[in-house]
Amino acid sequence: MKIAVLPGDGIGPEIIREARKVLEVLQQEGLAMELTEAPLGGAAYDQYGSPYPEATQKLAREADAVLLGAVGGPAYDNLDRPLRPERGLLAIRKDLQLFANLRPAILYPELANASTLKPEVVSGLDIMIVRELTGDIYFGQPRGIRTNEAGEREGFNTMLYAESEVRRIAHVAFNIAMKRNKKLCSVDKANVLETTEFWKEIMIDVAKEYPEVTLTHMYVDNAAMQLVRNPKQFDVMVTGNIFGDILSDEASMLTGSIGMLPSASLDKNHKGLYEPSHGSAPDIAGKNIANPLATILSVAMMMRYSFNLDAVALRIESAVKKVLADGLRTADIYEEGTRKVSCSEMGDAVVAAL
Ligand SMILES: NC(=O)C1=CN([C@@H]2O[C@H](COP(=O)(O)OP(=O)(O)OC[C@H]3O[C@@H](n4cnc5c(N)ncnc54)[C@H](O)[C@@H]3O)[C@@H](O)[C@H]2O)C=CC1
Ligand SMILES: CC(C)CC(=O)C(=O)O
Ligand SMILES: [Mg+2]
Repeated sequence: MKIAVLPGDGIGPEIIREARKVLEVLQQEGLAMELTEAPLGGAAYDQYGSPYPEATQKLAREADAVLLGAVGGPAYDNLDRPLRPERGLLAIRKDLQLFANLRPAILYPELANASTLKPEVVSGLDIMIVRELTGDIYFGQPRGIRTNEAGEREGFNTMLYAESEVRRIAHVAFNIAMKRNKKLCSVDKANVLETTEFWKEIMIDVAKEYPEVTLTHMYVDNAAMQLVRNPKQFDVMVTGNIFGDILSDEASMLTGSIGMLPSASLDKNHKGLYEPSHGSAPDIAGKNIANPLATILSVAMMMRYSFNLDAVALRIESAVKKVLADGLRTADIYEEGTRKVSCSEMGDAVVAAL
């Protein structure tokens, strides 16, 4: 197994260091793995003048799976847009055709009090958010900032989905729903946006192939509200790139912290990129206090989705459960009566619990 490791920026290198420890234990036990690092985002701009340089492209394309930290930071916010770290992230997703982003929001029982919501609202939570990742307003052309005919400057983006793009993500979501509780909620803004009215039409059509799945529809503004009012009404949610980006950050707080939410971004053959759902957290970078669990849980998703090693995935997830049951907490999930640990101590504890 060839794994490309892209630490990125901010807390990226810190959380990746901990996730690597887990991979290295598996390697020492005999799982054949080749781990190779390359820069992405700001780190790549610094080294090569491009956020997704050729060396990283080659490594990522040849790898069986990619492990990513996060990209971005204030030092890069004034660069020309094509040079910014976030463009590097969009570019690798598009280049590898990673159209299906799975973001599981699961509440570990030990963290019921870490959530800002009442324990009874979140206990037992287990939602899978399926976010389309290579289309929508993040990629639609034209885009830019221009001066209009009246001489006023304006910014513009294009929200766009082709039928094939909606169909393939619909099939991913229905198949996941089939393996779970057979409830799929498609989130749109069909009352206002033609793009998502079209999305809804295709979802309804694909649903005919999955008669066992109950398909419902919800406007995104209501979905944002329902996620905090009664999140357990959801089983699988499917939505476009921008709505999924926003709703998954919201859902992460149901699990206690954004530092707990892993993700898998898959192509049609389950070649995948695995990364936490959060960003590079410049406010806490370099302090060894970030929560590495979302990244470690992303390694578990890699084992499950790219390598079909379900037992290894379960073992990593059980190790995470054990350290939480033992009362270890990074600052973001700390509460009285538990033991506050650093990012590296958390990584070491997971390794010890494997
Ligand atoms: N996938 C990626 O690489 C993403 C990159 N970004 C980039 O990251 C930078 C910062 O963006 P923000 O909007 O601040 O989002 P962010 O997710 O980096 O941080 C939001 C808040 O959550 C906290 N946080 C995030 N991850 C954490 C962790 N593992 N442990 C503890 N606390 C954690 C941060 O300290 C911050 O207070 C920007 O440059 C943005 O463009 C943002 C989102 C995703
Ligand atoms: C830079 C963004 C497109 C990344 C992001 O916020 C995400 O994928 O969650
Ligand atoms: Mg996001």
